[in-house]
Amino acid sequence: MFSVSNMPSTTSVLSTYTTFAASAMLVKTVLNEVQNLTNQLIPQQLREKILTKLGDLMGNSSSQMTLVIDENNGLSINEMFEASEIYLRTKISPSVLRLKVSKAPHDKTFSITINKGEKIIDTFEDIEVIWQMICTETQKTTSDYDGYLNSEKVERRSIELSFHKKYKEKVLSTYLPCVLEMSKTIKEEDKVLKLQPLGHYENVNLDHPSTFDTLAMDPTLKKELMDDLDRFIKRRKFYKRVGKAWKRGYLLHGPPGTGKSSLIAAMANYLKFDIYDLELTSLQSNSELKRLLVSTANRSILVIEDIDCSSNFQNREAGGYDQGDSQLTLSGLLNFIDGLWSCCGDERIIVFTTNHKDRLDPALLRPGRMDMHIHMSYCTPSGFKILACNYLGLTDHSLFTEIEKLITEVEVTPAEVAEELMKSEEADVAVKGLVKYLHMKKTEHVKADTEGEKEVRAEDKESEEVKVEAETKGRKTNKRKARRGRSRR
Ligand SMILES: Nc1ncnc2c1ncn2[C@@H]1O[C@H](COP(=O)(O)OP(=O)(O)OP(=O)(O)O)[C@@H](O)[C@H]1O
Ligand SMILES: [Mg+2]
Repeated sequence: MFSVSNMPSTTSVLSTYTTFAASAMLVKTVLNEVQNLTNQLIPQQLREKILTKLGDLMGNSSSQMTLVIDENNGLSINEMFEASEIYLRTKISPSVLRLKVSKAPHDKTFSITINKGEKIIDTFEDIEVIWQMICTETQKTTSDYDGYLNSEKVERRSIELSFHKKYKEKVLSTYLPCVLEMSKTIKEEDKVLKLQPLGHYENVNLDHPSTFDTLAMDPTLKKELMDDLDRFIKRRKFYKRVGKAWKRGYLLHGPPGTGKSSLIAAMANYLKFDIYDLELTSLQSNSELKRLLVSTANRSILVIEDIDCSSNFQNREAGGYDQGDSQLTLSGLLNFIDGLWSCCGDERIIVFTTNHKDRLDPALLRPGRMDMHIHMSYCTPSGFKILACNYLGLTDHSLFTEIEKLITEVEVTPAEVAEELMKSEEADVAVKGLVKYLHMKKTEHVKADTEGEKEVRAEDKESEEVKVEAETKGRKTNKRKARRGRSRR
């Protein structure tokens, strides 16, 4: 586009035009020749590919198409415009420098939208789309009661959505419905959050110092997990090709104090992702859950801790039937994560933690649900070394051999070891304290074992007696049955 500010004289325009027309003819002939030559030399398929690529490189407008979403549709408002505007609020990147802030009289908070001219790039199943807010001012002439003509400026807003034309079908059939659905949920959520300003999850500001370096964990497992995360981040194209949503689920299980929460913080620090800690117990329904889930940002980790303790989940699931959106169900959560949430979000990680894997709903353990099950267990000698280095800066000590031996003999959590090591700033004192603690645990363990054995033996004896009794009863019952059977005959 260009604007004309100075009109040249008619003759100069004519002569410029003649020169221009002659050059255009020449360019056309050369182009025809080049085309003939390429047609002979390059196969058609390759030719098409080259031309598309060249078109892309030169910003060829013919490879791009644009959908225009006007604010008004005749007299009524265009719902698609409203939906796009709401959706775009969640996509504002730090690079957008001009934003529009507004607040209606009855609103509690203000809303932020993109300003005219601003562009937002969004990706959806690996398709890049560009949104742009367009504002045009037109002069509107109206006449008042006295017949005087008044002229006023009218602003017309529209949102343009541009993408490669080969994605037209996909954008119309999947992306736009998704935008509509997302905006609906965000709108509802705004209402809910106004009613319940406490919300149900915390977007934890990540200042947790845990990193993979400070985490005491089986080194092979740690490496495996880090590789898995790296692969996940790199594989945007792969996920698209195989038609999978770009998300990954991890189930962390193990006793309390083995570092499940610390591992989540380490993952977030490693990937520079946000953490959303979802508090399920305060949620009432699937629709509430959906509203919260769509408001989580991309590149985030959604954490649901102690999934086995979410009694409201388990009990309702036990019913075995789907109660729709009015209740909170595990299947509701899983379906939502698999469906809408992943179609509109990118780079999502979901982590469930539990102390009792055996108590989990089988739906969660099914292959493909959680991509990786990670067992966080008691402290190992290598784990101890990491903790000693982390807490005391110690890489070796005369007591290390004894500690390492003790650690293999007793079940001690990294949290317990860490606590002992923190008891003194003097490495020597702390290490000795740990040895004492481990010995104490070992003695307790042996004692518990002996008592346990006694109990088991007593239980065995008892159950033996019960068994004998049951067998006797069984025999008696069988005899009775047999008698009854005989008398019936
Ligand atoms: N594997 C570990 N590596 C380093 N520090 C650990 C580890 N496990 C526990 N800790 C220390 O113990 C504290 C408690 O651990 P954390 O909260 O991560 O355990 P958890 O497995 O999430 O326990 P819970 O099941 O009770 O939630 C941490 O803040 C950390 O200081
Ligand atoms: Mg925890």
